[in-house]
Amino acid sequence: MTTATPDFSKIPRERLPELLRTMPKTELHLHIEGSLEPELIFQLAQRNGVKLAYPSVEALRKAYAFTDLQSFLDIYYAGASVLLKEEDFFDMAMAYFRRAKADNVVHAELFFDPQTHTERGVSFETVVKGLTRACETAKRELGVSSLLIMCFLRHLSEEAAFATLEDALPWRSHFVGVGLDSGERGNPPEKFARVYAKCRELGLRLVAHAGEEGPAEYIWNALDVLKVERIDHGVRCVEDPKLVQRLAAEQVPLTVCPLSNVKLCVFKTLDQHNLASLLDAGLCVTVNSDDPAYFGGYINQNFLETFDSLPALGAREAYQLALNSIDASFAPAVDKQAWRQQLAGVFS
Ligand SMILES: Nc1ncnc2[nH]cnc12
Ligand SMILES: [Zn+2]
Repeated sequence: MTTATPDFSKIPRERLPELLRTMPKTELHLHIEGSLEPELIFQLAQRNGVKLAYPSVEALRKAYAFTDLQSFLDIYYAGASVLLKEEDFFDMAMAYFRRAKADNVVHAELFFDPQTHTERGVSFETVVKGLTRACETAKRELGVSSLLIMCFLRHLSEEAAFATLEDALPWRSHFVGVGLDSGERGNPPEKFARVYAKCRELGLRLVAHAGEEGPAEYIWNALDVLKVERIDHGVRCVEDPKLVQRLAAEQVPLTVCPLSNVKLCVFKTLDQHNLASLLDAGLCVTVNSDDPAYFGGYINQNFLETFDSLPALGAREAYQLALNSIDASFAPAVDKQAWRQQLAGVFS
């Protein structure tokens, strides 16, 4: 069944903030470790007897002034050091789900970084059990559905990625797919060609960060070598018109994270962000928060600030972005159809 497109000409611009807040949306690019707020970092540090390098929540928050991806990753991995027990992963994910619910997120696909934890002696089992229990609780108590995507850290070796996959196999039914994150420059997708080939054989869904700090070539190789279904970020695709044509023709979803891009200096300011031109070029763009505790806001904050900064974005684009997020998700078709109807209802 198809859903009728709303008549956008009848929607006054004043309604835009309310529409952005209330429209049903999915979040497809969210690192659960990046939702760890400074207050929770301190709470968990105390609960687990972990010593932090900062004396207070305020001092930690003050350190969130990043110059590039690596400067963020250093502090992000340090923040994750307070996560030791299943309960910690559960509490972290539930805090995210409550925020997501408030932003009318109907479905979220959560990245998690097992290597960040197994390297510190925290077992894969502890991580996956805590997160899974949160996903089940979020569905039951908040009505938010979710899926987990296991990410490989690309600054580590192919061998380490294979070992992680081996660790994960007993928990195969707990995650829907795999992703690739961490420092992009110098760690091209090809480095993980064999790991992704194995994941494909296992029937896992495939995504990868590409074209955040890395060149357009990394996006080509994520598509052609890793055979991913979605590109995380992908904003540097504009440097290659042939690539833009391909992404549009194949409707490859891009999970774009506007506030993240500004915080990590991919764009100087939000009004210089290329999200509106990517949409205008016919690409399947979605809006996401990436690491909301570090980048200044959750998904609705990303929508509100981006629409405030880019005058080309109006009700039509808000609807398209929400629809793209539903279409691009790995959720069951019946759920997607119900969310499309709900979305049309908000805009009618
Ligand atoms: N924006 C990002 N890029 C790459 N790796 C990440 N890990 C967490 N956030 C990330
Ligand atoms: Zn990311």
